[in-house]
Amino acid sequence: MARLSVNINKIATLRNSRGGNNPDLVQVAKDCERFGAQGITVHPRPDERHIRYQDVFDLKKIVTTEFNIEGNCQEQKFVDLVLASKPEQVTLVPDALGQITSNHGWDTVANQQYLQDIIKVFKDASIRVSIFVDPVIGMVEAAATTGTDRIELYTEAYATGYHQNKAEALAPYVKAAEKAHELGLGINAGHDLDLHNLKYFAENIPALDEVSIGHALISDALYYGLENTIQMYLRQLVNG
Ligand SMILES: CC(=O)[C@@H](O)[C@H](O)COP(=O)(O)O
Ligand SMILES: NCC(=O)COP(=O)(O)O
Repeated sequence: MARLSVNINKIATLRNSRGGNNPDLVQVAKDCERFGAQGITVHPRPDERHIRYQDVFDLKKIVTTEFNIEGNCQEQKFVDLVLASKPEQVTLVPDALGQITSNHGWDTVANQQYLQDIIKVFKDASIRVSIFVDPVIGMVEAAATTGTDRIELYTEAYATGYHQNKAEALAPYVKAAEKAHELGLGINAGHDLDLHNLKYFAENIPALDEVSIGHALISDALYYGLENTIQMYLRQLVNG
């Protein structure tokens, strides 16, 4: 069964909107774990518009499940932050400066040497590495030669296509996941996964290791409460 890592960026967005400490990010992370989350994900961005660099150190002290830090490793500040805080997993995302949210995976062919070098930096520090990729066979094949432990499939296209034709939207992900599994890579997935599209994704990708979900989960929590919402997401993963 795939594990659920809750992305708490949006909790930091809410906190930052007033400048105080409400909601308390550290307490929310502890509560997510208490309510069943099997990991905590954060994606610090250079402008610190949601997760601040200090949050990463504060969270590292209290997360007892899996701490996953996502971000742009082309920023030296991000590399230094990850090496200093030593999460269980780092997910490398090719973000451009000022991007509203992540919108593409790595070109693992064009960036092969760069990825090999940077992945070694994290692996030498005993941090598991995952790289964000689109569901394209060539990108998965080239990911396997970078030294990464896992890939994270960028699921925005699946989420967008799901309501029109879910089988068609899923097909490239099934193929990419099969290839990744055959090549010995672990498989994570994330971006715009929600209570509608998660079950179908997880039950058709049996080798799925982990999903990280933030935007929809935190939005659902406004209606259902955080504890119920996390339990609802976990139930979507049961037969996956
Ligand atoms: C890599 C990924 O898909 C998510 O981490 C997403 O980028 C969330 O980041 P924001 O919360 O800044 O949109
Ligand atoms: N890696 C994806 C993630 O952490 C959360 O993405 P989203 O659910 O906020 O779109």
